[in-house]
Amino acid sequence: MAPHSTPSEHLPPFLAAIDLSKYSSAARILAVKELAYTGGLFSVVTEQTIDTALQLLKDTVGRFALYIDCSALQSIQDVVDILDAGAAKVFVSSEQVAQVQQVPNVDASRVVYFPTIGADEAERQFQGKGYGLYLHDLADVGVVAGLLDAMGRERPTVYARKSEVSEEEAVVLRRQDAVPVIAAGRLTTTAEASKCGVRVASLLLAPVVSDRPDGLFTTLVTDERGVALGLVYSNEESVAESLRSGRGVYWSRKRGLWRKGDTSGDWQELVRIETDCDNDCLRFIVRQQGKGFCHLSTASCFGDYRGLSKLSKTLQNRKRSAPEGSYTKRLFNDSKMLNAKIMEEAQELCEAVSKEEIAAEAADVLYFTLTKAIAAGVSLEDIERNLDGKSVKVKRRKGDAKGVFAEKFGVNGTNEANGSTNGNVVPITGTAANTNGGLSKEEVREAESRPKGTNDNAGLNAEGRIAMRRIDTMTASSSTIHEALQRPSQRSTEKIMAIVRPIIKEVREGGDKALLSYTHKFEKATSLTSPVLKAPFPESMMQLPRETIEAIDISFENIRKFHAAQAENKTLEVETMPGVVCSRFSRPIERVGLYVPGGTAVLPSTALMLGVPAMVAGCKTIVMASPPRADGRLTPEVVYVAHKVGAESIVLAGGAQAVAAMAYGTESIPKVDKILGPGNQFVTAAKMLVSNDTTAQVSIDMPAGPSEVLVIADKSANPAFVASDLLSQAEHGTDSQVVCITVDLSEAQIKAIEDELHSQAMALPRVDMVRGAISHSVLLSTTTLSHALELSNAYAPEHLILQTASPLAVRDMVTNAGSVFCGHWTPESVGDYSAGVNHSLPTYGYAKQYSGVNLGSFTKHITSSHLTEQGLRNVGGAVMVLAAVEQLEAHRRAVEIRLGWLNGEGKGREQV
Ligand SMILES: NC(=O)c1ccc[n+]([C@@H]2O[C@H](COP(=O)([O-])OP(=O)(O)OC[C@H]3O[C@@H](n4cnc5c(N)ncnc54)[C@H](O)[C@@H]3O)[C@@H](O)[C@H]2O)c1
Ligand SMILES: N[C@H](CO)Cc1c[nH]c[nH+]1
Repeated sequence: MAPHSTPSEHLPPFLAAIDLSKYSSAARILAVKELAYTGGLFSVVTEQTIDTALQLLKDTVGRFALYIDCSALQSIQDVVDILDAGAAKVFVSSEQVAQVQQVPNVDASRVVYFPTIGADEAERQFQGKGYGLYLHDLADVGVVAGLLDAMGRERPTVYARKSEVSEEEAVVLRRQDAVPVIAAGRLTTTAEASKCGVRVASLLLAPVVSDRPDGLFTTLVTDERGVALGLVYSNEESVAESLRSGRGVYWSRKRGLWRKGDTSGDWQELVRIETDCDNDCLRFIVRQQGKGFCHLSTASCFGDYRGLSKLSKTLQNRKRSAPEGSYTKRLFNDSKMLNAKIMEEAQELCEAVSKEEIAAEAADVLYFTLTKAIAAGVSLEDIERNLDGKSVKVKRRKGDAKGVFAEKFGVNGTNEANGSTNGNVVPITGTAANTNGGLSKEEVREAESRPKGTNDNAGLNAEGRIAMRRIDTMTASSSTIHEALQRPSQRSTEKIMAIVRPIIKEVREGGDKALLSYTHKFEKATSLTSPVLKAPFPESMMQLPRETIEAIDISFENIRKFHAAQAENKTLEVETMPGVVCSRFSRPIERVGLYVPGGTAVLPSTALMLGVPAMVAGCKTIVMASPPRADGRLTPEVVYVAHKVGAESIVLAGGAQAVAAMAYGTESIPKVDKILGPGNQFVTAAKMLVSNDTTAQVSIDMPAGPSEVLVIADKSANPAFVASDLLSQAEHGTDSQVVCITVDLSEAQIKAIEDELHSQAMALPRVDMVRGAISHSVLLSTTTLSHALELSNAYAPEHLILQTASPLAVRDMVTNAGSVFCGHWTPESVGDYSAGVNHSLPTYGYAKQYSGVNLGSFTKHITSSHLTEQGLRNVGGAVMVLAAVEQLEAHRRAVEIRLGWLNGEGKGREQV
C-alpha cells in the first residue's frame, strides 16, 4: 500500500466513541481503563445532550481531547459554545459548514467536515479549507486508502468509522494515518487478541517502529506537566501490562518486564501513553509516587524538581504536614491573611519597574496564588489545564478592566456599549449564530435557573463551604458595595431581549401552531396537540389529597379577605367649586392574563396570588397560562385554583410564547388587556416587550423577575432564622439573590449566621440551585440600623425581613420594598403562601416605583365631572383664559358658547 503523507498535527491513536448518557463526567471516564490512557474521545451531541456535553468538556478540558459530532445541532451558536468549552474538534454537516465559516476566530483545523450531501458538491465545499474529513458508516476500510491516494499530498486528517470494526481493520486504518473511531465497548486492555474486541495496545503501537537493534521502543517518562523523569524501554508486552494494570510498566534490558516501584515502593500511576511525531518513541505520562523516579531517590534522573513544580510539591507536602509555626501553615489556616497578601503582592507587581523587581514580585504573586490554590485542593496541573482551556476559546473577550480597578487605573471598564457588564464577550455577528442572543450557554443556564453541576463550585468558598461574599461596609468603597448589590439577571437584559423578540414575533404571526411548537421545544411536551384547556375543567384533572385542598382553601380565604378589604366600593366625590363635582370610580379590567411560572418549580401559590384578586375585582375573562409538564399535563393544584377563581381557560405554555399568545391572542386563546404574574428572565423580558408595543394594547403589572430577599439582622436575631429566610429565596433559582445586612454584630455572631447558612443549605434538596444564588449574594456588615436601612432602601428589595428588636419602628423607616416581614416570628414564606399578602412583587429594584400585585392591579379608575349652570359660570373663565394661552380656540368656544346660552344669547335654550 502506498505510504500517505502524515498530517501535520499530532493525532490520537484512535477515538473511543462514548455515549454521553453513560460517560458524563471525567470520573466516569477515568474509571474505564480503555478510555483513560490514550486521551481521544468521540461523541455525538444532540439538543437533548448539549448541556451534558458542555459540562463534560468543562470537567475534562486539558485532560482528554473530546471530538464532538455536532451535525445534529440546529443552532450554530451551540457549535461555537462546544468549541469554546474546549472541544478538540467539532464535526459539522454540509449544512452547517457555511455558517461555521462565518464565525470569526474559528480555526479550520478544529473543524471536521461530515459530508451529508452529494460527493461533487461536498468536494467543492471541502477542498482547500483545511478541515478534517469524517468518513462515516464505512462498508470497507480499504476505501480509505483509495481516497487518500486520490487526494495526494494535500490530504486532510481522516476520521473513519465502521460499525463492528475488527482489530485488524482498525490497525489498517491506523497505518494509513487515518484515525479510527471505535465504540468504547469494543475496546479492551487485555493482552490476548479476541474476535469481539479491539486491543488498545495494538492500536497504540500499530505505526510505531523501533530504531533499535533489540526492537525495543525508546520510552520517555514524564510527569503531567511534561517534566522528564527518565528514559526507559518498552515492548508490546510491557505496554499491554501497563494499560491493564494502570501503572508505569516497562521492559528492562537486564530483567525483562519491569513494574516500576514493585521493590522500591516508588510506583507510578499511569496517566496516558502517547507516540511521538514520527512514531519511533513512546511517552508515558505518569503520577510518580514515593520518593521519586530515580534510583538515587531524586524526583527525576536529571535531578530534583525546580521552579513552579518544586514550589507546588513543597506546598502539597506542607499541606499534608506543615511544621508548627511555619509561614505557609499560617497562610493555609488564615484565608483572610492569604487574600491580603495576594492583593498586596499584585499591587507591588503593578508598581515594579526594573526586570529584577518584576521577576521578584511576579514570583511572590505566584507563590501566594499557588498557596491559595493548593489550600483549596487545586493543583498546578489543574491551573495549567484551565489555561489550556482558555487558549482554545473562540469567543474573544475584550478583557477590559472592571469596577474599582478600572476606576483606579483610569481605564474604560464598564463595557456598557455592548450591554454587558460582566462578560466582555465580543458578539458573533452575521449569521444565525445569535439564536442565544449572544448569551453563553452558562448564562442561558442561569437565566433558565438550572441547578449548578456537582463539579461547578459556584457558591462555595475556598474551604468548600456554601458561603456568601462578605463585605464590611465600614471599610469597603461605595463602588464595591454597589457592584455587589447588582442583580445577576440585570447584567444580560439586552441579550435576553434578543432571545425573546423572535419568539414573540413568531407566536404573533403563527398563532397556535407556533405556540405549540415552542411548548414542544421548551417543555418537551411533544404529545400536546392543543395549546389551551377550556373551562369547565374536568374533575379528573384536579384530583388532590384532602390536606392539599384544605391548605389551598385556607390560603384562598386569607388572600380573598385581604384583597377584598382593598376594594373601593364607593365613588369618590369632591365638589371643587360650588357646582363643580369631580368623581372617581373603579372598574375591573375586563380581560386579564395570569402567568403562573412552572419551569423549575410548580407554583400553584402564584395561581392563588393572581387568581383570587382577579376574581375579587370582578374581571370578566380570566386566562391563566402555565408551562405544562413533559407529559403535556398541568399540575392539578393549578387547575383546581383556576377552577376556584373562575378562569375561562388555561394556556398550556410558558415563557415568552405564553406571554405573546395572551398579548396578541391566537385562534384559540383570547387576547387580554393586561398580563400579570412573575416569571423568569424570559417571561419578564417578554412582558416588557409586549407592553411597549402600542399595537398590542396590553399593559403589565410590573417587572417581577427572579426572587430576592434582604434580611436586616441585629443582635436580637436568631442566626438559624436568618439563614432559613435567606435560603427560602435562594432556592427559587440560580439567578435569585439574597442579601443579609447585619447591624453591629460581633465576628462570632456573623460566623453563626454563616455556619447556619452552610449547614442548612447542605441539607436542602435544591442545594445545587441554592449554590447558584449564593454565588452572587452578599452579607454586608454595618454598625448602625440607619446605615442598614439606607442600604436596603437603595437596593429596594422584593422582600424585606426585619429581624430586629423593634421591627414595627424599623418598618416606619422603610421607603422602598415590595413586601415587609416584621419580627422573628414572621418568616417570608408565610407571605408566599397563606398569610393573605400578595407574593407577586417587583424585583430588580423596581420596588422604587412599582407596588406588588394588589386589588388595584386588576382595576382601573375612571373619573367623571358634573357641573351645574352655576358651576360652569364659576370655572368657565379660567378655562377660557388657559385655552386662549394654548391657542386652542375650539376648547375656549366650548365654554363660551354655553355661557352665551346661559346669558340668553343663544337660540333654542329650552332644548338644553
Ligand atoms: N417576583 C415574584 O413575585 C416571583 C414570584 C414567584 C416566582 N418568581 C420567580 O419566577 C421564576 C420562575 O422561573 P421558572 O424558570 O421556574 O419558570 P417560568 O415559568 O418563569 O419559565 C419557564 C419558561 O421559560 C422559558 N425558557 C426556558 N429556557 C429558555 C430559553 N433558553 N430561551 C427562551 N425561553 C426559555 C420556557 O418557555 C419555559 O416555559 C423564578 O425566577 C422565581 O424566582 C418570582
Ligand atoms: N417567593 C416567591 C416570590 O418571589 C413566591 C413563591 C412561590 N412559592 C414560593 N414562593
